[in-house]
Amino acid sequence: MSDFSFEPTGRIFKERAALLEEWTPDTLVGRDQELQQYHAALQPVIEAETPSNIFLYGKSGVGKTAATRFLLDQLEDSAADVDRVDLHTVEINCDGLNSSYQTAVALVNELRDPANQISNTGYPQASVYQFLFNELDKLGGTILVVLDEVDHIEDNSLLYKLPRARSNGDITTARLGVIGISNDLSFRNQLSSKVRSSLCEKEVSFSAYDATELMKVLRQRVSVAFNDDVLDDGVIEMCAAYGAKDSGDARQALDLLLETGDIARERNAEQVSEEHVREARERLQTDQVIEGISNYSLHGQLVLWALTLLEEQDETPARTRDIRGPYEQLCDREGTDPVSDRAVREYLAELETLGIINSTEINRGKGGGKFKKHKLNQSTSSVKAGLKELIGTIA
Ligand SMILES: Nc1ncnc2c1ncn2[C@@H]1O[C@H](COP(=O)(O)OP(=O)(O)OP(=O)(O)O)[C@@H](O)[C@H]1O
Repeated sequence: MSDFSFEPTGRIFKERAALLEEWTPDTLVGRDQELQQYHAALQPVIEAETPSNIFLYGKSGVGKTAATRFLLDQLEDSAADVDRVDLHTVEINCDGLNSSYQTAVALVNELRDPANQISNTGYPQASVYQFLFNELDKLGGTILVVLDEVDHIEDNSLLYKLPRARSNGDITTARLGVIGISNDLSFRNQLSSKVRSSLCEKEVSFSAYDATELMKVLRQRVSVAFNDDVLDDGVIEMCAAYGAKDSGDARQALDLLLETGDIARERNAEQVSEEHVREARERLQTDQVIEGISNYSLHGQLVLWALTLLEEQDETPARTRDIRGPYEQLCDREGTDPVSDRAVREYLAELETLGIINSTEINRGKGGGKFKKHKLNQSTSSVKAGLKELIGTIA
């Protein structure tokens, strides 16, 4: 048998899928306060009253979508037993739907059967809204429309029209409630006051998870995902502590636990240890750095590449003016004009904030002046992995 043949080991994981994004837990732990408020905001639905429009906000990965799915499932189950309530839910993610127009088209198509879909262009906006109101009225009963990542809609028109559709007489039979979900904390404040007052009738703010809450989230998954007793003491605590410190994001904490298990399996370990958590964290951080660099602006990348070249020649820490030369040469090869010294300094400051480089201020006192010296704060190999596409285009 070659060294690279595959054999199932059953080691470490019982059901690895329980740590993946798409796995939905039956109950939601660690969100008691948020669930209580959200539940209260949905109560009018089961009373057969007009639903409130609800706005959920909080950082990424704090359970807004999970809480929505969980409570709407509960609500649908309960509504099935109440004769006066005929509940329908429609959920769309607005990522990629940048305008009210596109969102309205997506909603119409969600409500229509596949044979009757409308295209993304060619209709006046008013007609698309009319299609939408007709579909909502046709469906009737109580309809909850969930707009996840609602901040991607760049204009306010639909967010003004939809929550007021009933009071404005645009729909007559259906009782409509809109649930808007946003990661962008400034989005609410940027809405016009007219939109805000109707879209945000009830608001539920989701806070970042603390370590205790993340521990609950992780424990719930561990019992499904891992073989019994395979985790050393302290592994869950450590993942939760890192998760709370880094972002309070459950998705990241779950990713860390998954990577930890993968590393243990790669190493043929019997147990998952704290050392595996440390390694997993390093790996994920490197991945994040690489991704951050690859999404960075062209000149930011060119400045970083220039510093990387100096680092490879052992010429760091380097002053901003020493970076200028290699930066200009790279601009020349890329066929672009270099940006000003000031802009280069701004890129360097940004790269420092992102943790990609390290800058130290040197103060030579009177006459000597103040300046900064820069070096990479990440390995040259991970920085170059992030710059790979750019290096490929001009190598
Ligand atoms: N309280 C929780 N219990 C169990 N799993 C959770 C909990 N909170 C979040 N998760 C899981 O973490 C991941 C991210 O959660 P969710 O999608 O709800 O975040 P979000 O606040 O909507 O942020 P985003 O907009 O980035 O998706 C999902 O896989 C979800 O199942």
